[in-house]
This record gives sequence, structure tokens and C-alpha cells, in this order.
Amino acid sequence: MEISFYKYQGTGNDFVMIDDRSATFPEKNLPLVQKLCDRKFGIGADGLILIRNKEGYDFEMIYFNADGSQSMCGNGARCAVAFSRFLGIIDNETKFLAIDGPHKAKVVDGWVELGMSPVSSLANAGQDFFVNTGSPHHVRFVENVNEYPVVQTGSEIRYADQYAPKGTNVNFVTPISQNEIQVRTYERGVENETLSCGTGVTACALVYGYQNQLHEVNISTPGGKLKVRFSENADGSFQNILLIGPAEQVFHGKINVII
Ligand SMILES: N[C@H](CCC[C@H](N)C(=O)O)C(=O)O
Repeated sequence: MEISFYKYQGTGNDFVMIDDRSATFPEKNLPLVQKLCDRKFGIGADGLILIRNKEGYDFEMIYFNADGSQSMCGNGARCAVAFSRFLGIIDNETKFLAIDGPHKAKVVDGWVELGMSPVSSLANAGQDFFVNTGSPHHVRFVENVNEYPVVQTGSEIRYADQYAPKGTNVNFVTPISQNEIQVRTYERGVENETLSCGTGVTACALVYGYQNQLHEVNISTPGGKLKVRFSENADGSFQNILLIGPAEQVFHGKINVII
């Protein structure tokens, strides 16, 4: 079977993107998803995204982590918007469906402004925090994130009993200035550090913004810069959450696979 794909990246979080409006990709074939995401035996990516038709929406994005598991992906959603615009499915505004529900997005000066799902609350997790921004995130503030053992400590928390059986993503944060933080992330389903995590930086920005009475936070990740804007409600919930950043096409290719 020949599969045509595009490779996209959003601040270094990279994805195999497939125009599957024909709904012919065998999405239940998780070994195929794993193979396509494998950096030695396949194309190589943190995840794989199918773009499908969906009644009432411009498109539906179906996201798979590299291990075949599914969740909401913020950087992937920004890439899905850019890819759908490239395919001519949308112009500069869209309403699409993802695993955590409907999303609106706009393309502004080449960056994608993605509306994230509302967040009901920030929770304490020991000395740290836990936030679900469409996918689960443990957030730990550390002295110097550049020196922190992200993979070792990240995997320990990801597999901790408190998060069993589904696990969580794990983010480590060091404030850089009054309205900027540096974030490194261990991602569930990739089972490694990624260069950035969209739902993860959103979780970190909400915690930091709450602590510092901010409604806009700049985030520096190893893969590039992102911005998160949001408003806070009296009950401690958050809405009008925007994840803003670049999403770029890297290459187009075809791959022959045996299914
Ligand atoms: N690994 C995450 C999903 C992808 C999140 C990340 N790539 C993003 O940009 O939000 C999880 O299993 O919950």
C-alpha cells in the first residue's frame, strides 16, 4: 500500500500528516502507526494525524502518539490547521473536531492561534500541579530546567501509581522573566522528551499565570517560542485559552507499507 504524507512541525514537535478525507487509512492498525512514526524504520515523528471529513465541521483531526495511543495534541492541532489550509479545505479561520471536542482556530501572519478547550481547575499534586488541557499534564517548577534530568524524572512521574493506568505528560518549568517561562516536557506516548508540547505549555502557562496574575504568558521551549493567552473565571476555571505559534510543512513524501 502506498501512502502519501506530509511532514509538519510545530516548535519541533513533529507529525506525519495524512489527508484521509477518503477515510481509507487503516486507523486500527496501530503497528502501522508505530512503524510510520519510527525514526529508524519509518518516516519518524512524535505523532501521526489524519484529516477526515466531519459533518458540521471543516474537518476532524485524529491524533496518534508515536506508540499508537490517542489524546489531544495542541501542536498537532496547529499543524492540522496549517495542513488543512494548504489542502484548500479552509482559508484563515476554521472550526474543527478533535478528540477533546470542537476547536476554533485562526491563521494570523503565518502563525496559528488555536482555541483550546476550557480548563475547569488547577490541582495540586504534592509540591507540584496537575492540569488537563485536553491531555493530562503534571507541572513541576524547578530551579534550572536546562540542567534538570527530564527523561529520568519525567518517566518516573509518568509511570507513578498516582497516574496509573493511563499515565500523564510531565512538564518542568523555570521562569525566565515576569511574563516568560522556559518549559521542557516528557511526553506520554512518545516516552521521551519532545522539543515542545502544546497542551503541556498551555498547562504550564495557566499555572504560572494564575500564580502571577497574568493572562498572557510567553513560553520558550527547546523547539521554539509559543504564546498562551487566557481568561480566568471567579470559580478558578479558565476559558478563551489560545495556544499561539508557528506550524510548518517540512516535506512531502510517499511510503510503501505492507498492511
Ligand atoms: N503525548 C500527549 C499527546 C500529545 C501532546 C503534545 N504533542 C501536544 O502538542 O499537546 C498525550 O499522550 O497526552
